[in-house]
Amino acid sequence: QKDPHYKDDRDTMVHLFEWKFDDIADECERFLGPMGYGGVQVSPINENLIMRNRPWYERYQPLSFKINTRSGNESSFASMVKRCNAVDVRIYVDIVVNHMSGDANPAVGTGGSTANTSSRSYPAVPFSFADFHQPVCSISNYNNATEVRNCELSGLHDLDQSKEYVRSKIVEFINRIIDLGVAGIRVDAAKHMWPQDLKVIYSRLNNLSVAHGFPAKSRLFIYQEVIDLGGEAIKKGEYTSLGRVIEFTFGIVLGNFFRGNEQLKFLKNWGNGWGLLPSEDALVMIDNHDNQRGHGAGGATILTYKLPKQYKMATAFELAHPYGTTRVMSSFNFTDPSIGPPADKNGSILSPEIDPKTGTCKNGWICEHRWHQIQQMVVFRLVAKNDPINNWWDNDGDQIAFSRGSNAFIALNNDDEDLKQSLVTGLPAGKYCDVITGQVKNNKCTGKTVEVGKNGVAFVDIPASAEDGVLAIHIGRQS
Ligand SMILES: O=C(/C=C/c1ccc(O)c(O)c1)N[C@@H](Cc1ccc(O)cc1)C(=O)NCCCOc1c(-c2ccc(O)c(O)c2)oc2cc(O)cc(O)c2c1=O
Ligand SMILES: [Ca+2]
Repeated sequence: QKDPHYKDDRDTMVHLFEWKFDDIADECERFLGPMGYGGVQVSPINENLIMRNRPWYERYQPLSFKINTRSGNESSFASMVKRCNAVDVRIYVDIVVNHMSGDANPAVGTGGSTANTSSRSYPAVPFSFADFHQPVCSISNYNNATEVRNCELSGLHDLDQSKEYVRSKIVEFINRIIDLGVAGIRVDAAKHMWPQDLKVIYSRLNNLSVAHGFPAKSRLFIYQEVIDLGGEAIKKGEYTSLGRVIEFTFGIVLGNFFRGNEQLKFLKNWGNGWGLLPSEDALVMIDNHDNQRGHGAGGATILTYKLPKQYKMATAFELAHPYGTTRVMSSFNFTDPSIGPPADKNGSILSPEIDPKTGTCKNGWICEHRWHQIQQMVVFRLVAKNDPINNWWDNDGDQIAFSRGSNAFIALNNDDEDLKQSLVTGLPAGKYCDVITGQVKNNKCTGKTVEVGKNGVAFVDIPASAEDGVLAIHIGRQS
C-alpha cells in the first residue's frame, strides 16, 4: 500500500546508499531523528555475490536470503531497525527478488555461501533449475512485455515468481524483515516481474509489527522500481494498484529545468499531467544510485552532487512542492561509474566521518542529506504538511515563488538577473529567518532576515550570483 507510515510531523526518506547498519543506527539517533527525516532506505540486505573490484551493483546479484552483506548481518540489522524506530525513523529495505546472480565461477557470497550459477543451483536458499524461467533467454526487445518479464536482465538468472515454491521463499524473506520492524520495501526491477505474481506475493505478507510500534493491521509501504520513460511495452500504470511506483520522469524533467534548458515559469502547473503518475501513486527523487552514474534512466539530464547549486535548487523544489512522497539521495564520491563504496584494503566499508565544523561528511561520503540547504528543506516540507500551493509568482522567466498554505514560502532564482521583488508570502506578519542562507539560532537569524508585513508582503532579494538561488521561510516545527 501507499502510506510510508512516517511518524506524525515527519516526512521524506533518505537513501543511505551502501551505509553499514551500525552507522545508519548512529545516524538515526544523532541526526535523522532530531532533524525530522521520516525514514531511511537501506541497500539490499540479503547475501550477494562477491565480484572482482567490488562494484556497487554486486549487491543486486543475490546468492541467498540470509541477511549478511558488507553492511552487516541479521543481528546488526535488527539492532538498527530497533534503534531507528525508537527515534521515529522508519526503515525501508531494497529487495531484489526478480533474479539471483549472473554466471560466476566461483560464486561466493558475502555470507560465505556458494552457488553453481550455470546450473542455477543456489543451495543457501535453496533454489534449483526448476525455480528459474525456462527456456533461458535474454531480454533484448523491451517492446515485448513477456520477454521483459520471463527472460534474463543483463545475464542475471531470472526467478519464476509464478511458481509456488519461489513465491514462498520470497514471502518468507519479506515476512522475516517485517517481523524485525521494517516499515516498507523498495521492489527492485519490478518491471521485470508480472504484476499478478507480485499481487499474490504482497497479499501473503504479514501486517506490520505492533511490537515495533506500528498500529494494528498496518500494511507494508511498497514502492516499485518500474523504469518507464515511454517507448516500451511495459507501463508504470500496470503497477500502481499494488503500491507506489518510483517516478523517474520527475528527476529527468526537473534536471532539465534546473540546468537552465527550460524556464521555471512553466513549473506553475507541475505535478499530475507532465506524464507523471497521480501524486499519491508516486515516489519522487532528483537522482538515484543508478541514474546518478550517467547511464541509468534519464542519464544526461540527471542532476547529482557534482553540480551542487543546480542540485540543491532542484532538491529544494522537489521538497517544497506537494507532488509525490519524497526521497533524498545520499551518495559516496565516485568517478568510475561502477566503483563501490569507500572501503579498506580488506574490502570492509568505511564508516562515514562527520566534519564537526560543517556537519557534512568526509572520507569519501557525500552525505547530501546533511547539506544545510537540503536538510532545512526537509523541515520546510514537514512544516508545509499537505497545504496547497498558492500565491504563485513568476517573472515570466526563470524566477518563481510560491507559498504552501500560510506556513511556508519559497522563492527560486535560476535567472541571470537578480531577483528583487516585493512578493505576497501568505505568511503571518513578522520576522523570519531564511533557512537557506542560515537558520534560527538563539532567536536570531544566522543568515538573511525576512520581514513580512501586515499584508503578508515581504521584499525578496536573491542575487543571480548567490551561492544558492533559493530563499525559504516558514513558521517552524510546531511540535
Ligand atoms: O548498470 C548496472 C546495474 C544497474 C542497476 C542495478 C540496480 C538497479 O536497481 C537498477 O535500476 C540498475 N550494471 C552494469 C554492469 C552489469 C551488471 C550485471 C550484469 O549481469 C551485467 C552488467 C550494466 O552495464 N548493466 C546493464 C545496463 C543496466 O541494466 C540493468 C537494469 C536496468 C536498467 C534499465 C532498465 O530500464 C531496466 O529495466 C533495468 O536493472 C538492473 C537491476 C538489478 O537489480 C541489477 C542489474 O545488474 C541491473 C542492470 O544491469
Ligand atoms: Ca523476471
